[in-house]
Amino acid sequence: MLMAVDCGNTNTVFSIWNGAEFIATWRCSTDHKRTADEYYVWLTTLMTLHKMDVHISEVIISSTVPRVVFNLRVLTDRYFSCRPLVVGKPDCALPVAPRVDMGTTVGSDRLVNTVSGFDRHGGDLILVDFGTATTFDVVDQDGAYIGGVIAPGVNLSLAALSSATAALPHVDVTHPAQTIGKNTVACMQSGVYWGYIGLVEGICRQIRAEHIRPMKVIATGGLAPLFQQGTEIFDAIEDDLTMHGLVLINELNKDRDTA
Ligand SMILES: Nc1ncnc2c1ncn2[C@@H]1O[C@H](COP(=O)(O)OP(=O)(O)O)[C@@H](O)[C@H]1O
Ligand SMILES: CC(C)(COP(=O)(O)O)[C@@H](O)C(=O)NCCC(=O)O
Ligand SMILES: [K+]
Repeated sequence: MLMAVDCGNTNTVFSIWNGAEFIATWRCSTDHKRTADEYYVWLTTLMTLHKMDVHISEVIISSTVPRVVFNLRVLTDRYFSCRPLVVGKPDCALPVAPRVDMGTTVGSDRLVNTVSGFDRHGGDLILVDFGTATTFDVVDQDGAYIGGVIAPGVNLSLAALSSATAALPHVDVTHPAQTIGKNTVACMQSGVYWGYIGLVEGICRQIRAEHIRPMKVIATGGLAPLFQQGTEIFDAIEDDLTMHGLVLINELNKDRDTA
């Protein structure tokens, strides 16, 4: 079975696959201090809890936090007796090379999303990922990542707003019924929600104006459904976009090894 690991700056998601069959997914907070033994105890506890007979023989990792990869490599080596495929490393092939400035390191989550989006929708895409950062990945006609946009994430913006001010509390993002807030919390929620709707619509409009062919917009990340309530810009919402890409990249590299 395959264990695909998507490590973002906030959360790390583990997902288990038997070929193309999805088995389970588990999430923990991202912490570079978490050891291989801690991961293993946590994973086996969940497997036992769900009465699962899981035998991991392959591991693929995408991480936006380089320091986390060390302990995930130890986990793979010590407990699953294999070598992980790490997206972004030279030995991990991608279907199409990114076309960006020389020397630029593209976030591995963005490379994985690109592979996944192209497989499902073909080329000319804007992939919006509501993670710690809100990223826009632009996919060309041939499936190449050709750049994009990085904006502060929704929760990061709310955290900055409360931490830099004396009178503003910590609030969660919601879809406010009205734009005009009648109290402090409602005013902040309106600013972030409608501010992000404007940001997403505006950036997609400008990307489309710079691209010669029409483009679809696909959204992913935990907050995507909330933002879909306020805009018509998304052609689809796919919460498994990154995981699907990891499975595809793993298959591609297996085929290469046996070729
Ligand atoms: N379903 C959800 N509802 C509300 N907030 C969410 C949801 N899913 C994720 N978040 C929040 O969105 C932010 C980004 O989360 P995540 O997509 O896991 O980021 P990353 O991939 O960068 O680790 C975090 O602050 C997280 O707590
Ligand atoms: C932009 C990101 C911080 C997004 O990370 P995330 O929100 O998924 O944790 C990550 O993709 C990254 O570190 N990228 C490197 C620079 C780039 O992609 O151009
Ligand atoms: K992400």
